[in-house]
Amino acid sequence: MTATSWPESKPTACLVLADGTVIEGEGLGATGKSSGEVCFNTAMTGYQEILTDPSYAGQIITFTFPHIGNVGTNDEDVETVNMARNSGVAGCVLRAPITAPSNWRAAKNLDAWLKARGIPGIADVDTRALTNRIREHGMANAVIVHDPAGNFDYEALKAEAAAMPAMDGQDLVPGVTSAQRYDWHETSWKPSQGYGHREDGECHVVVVDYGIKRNILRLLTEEGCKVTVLPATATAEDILSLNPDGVFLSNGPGDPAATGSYAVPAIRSVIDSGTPTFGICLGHQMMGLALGGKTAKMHQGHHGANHPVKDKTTGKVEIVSMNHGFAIDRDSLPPEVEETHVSLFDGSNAGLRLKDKPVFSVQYHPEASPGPQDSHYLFQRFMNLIRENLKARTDKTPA
Ligand SMILES: NC(=O)CC[C@H](N)C(=O)O
Repeated sequence: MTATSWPESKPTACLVLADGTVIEGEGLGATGKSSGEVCFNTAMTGYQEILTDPSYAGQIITFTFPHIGNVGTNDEDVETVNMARNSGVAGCVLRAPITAPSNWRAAKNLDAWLKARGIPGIADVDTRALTNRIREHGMANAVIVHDPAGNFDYEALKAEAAAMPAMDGQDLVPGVTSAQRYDWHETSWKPSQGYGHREDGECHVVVVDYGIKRNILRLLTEEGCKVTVLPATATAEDILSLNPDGVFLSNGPGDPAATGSYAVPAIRSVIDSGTPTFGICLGHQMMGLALGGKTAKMHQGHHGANHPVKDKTTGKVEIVSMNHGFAIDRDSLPPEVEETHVSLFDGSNAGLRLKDKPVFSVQYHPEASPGPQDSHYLFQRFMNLIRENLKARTDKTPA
């Protein structure tokens, strides 16, 4: 796609915020209208993985990094399990128009890729000003329209944006979870080999899919787990009847408290069963709810690949990938829960564990994709819990 010389030309896209702010720019990706909560992501790499992360369902992503599209897209850096399915991302906002890709892995221009997945976008936006606005006033609901003819009814769009429901209270998991149970066999990507494959494992882990990313499944398999994935509506009985050695609770979109009506009772019973359990992001938040804690909407949220987090159990600082708009209120957690990780940006809770059970979770994304790999150790921590638990079970079995 060649860049048009906006602002001399007529705008072909607009972003209309709930407070009536109108931002005009150059349309890209799919044509048409979409709506969502506008957040900003500060990652400098990995836009394709971000745009395919189902945790972003119902959100319009503003990229603060200006060079989006420069390495094109490919068929490998997709995080949705169903590769062809849009993750639910409602749109994207870019500083600069998309230029021709320059990368040996590029298979398709980002503009064409967005079009094929039905995601509209807008470029030539002052993303720094928009980010400052979100930092001051919080994440706003907005309508995004891409119309090559540039016909926008701003009054109608303002009314539509103002009438949108808030992200609080929305259960968006049904739109992204898998419809049925499946097994997972893909392992991590290695240079000149691509993704690997594993048939069997040292232990069996049941994953509950609230909108899982492929790289979580790959890292579990890579560590030696045989992985079975269940839909989000799986009951504790569905999960425990598979006799898992470990249970994993995935990331996902929307408000954890709204999703909690069906997921939290299941998680509570899994915890009570004593099965080693690990949760990430939405899984972490719902783990907190199952343990009696509370979650709350954040002002601007955390979305990026450069967030410092401290592991309080080791004193080490890791640089992590983050993507959340809700957080656990640490003061609401009961005494049997220990806070294990904390965000060094704003001091919010970033991890927990149960003192008397093999159960832990983190608010961030240790699988990265995109982002630094500092936190991969958490997958080994999970494996160690599983191994210790299996050993304790064998030791107790009479000879
Ligand atoms: N990445 C996630 O799992 C996000 C969790 C939740 N939807 C939030 O925004 O806080």
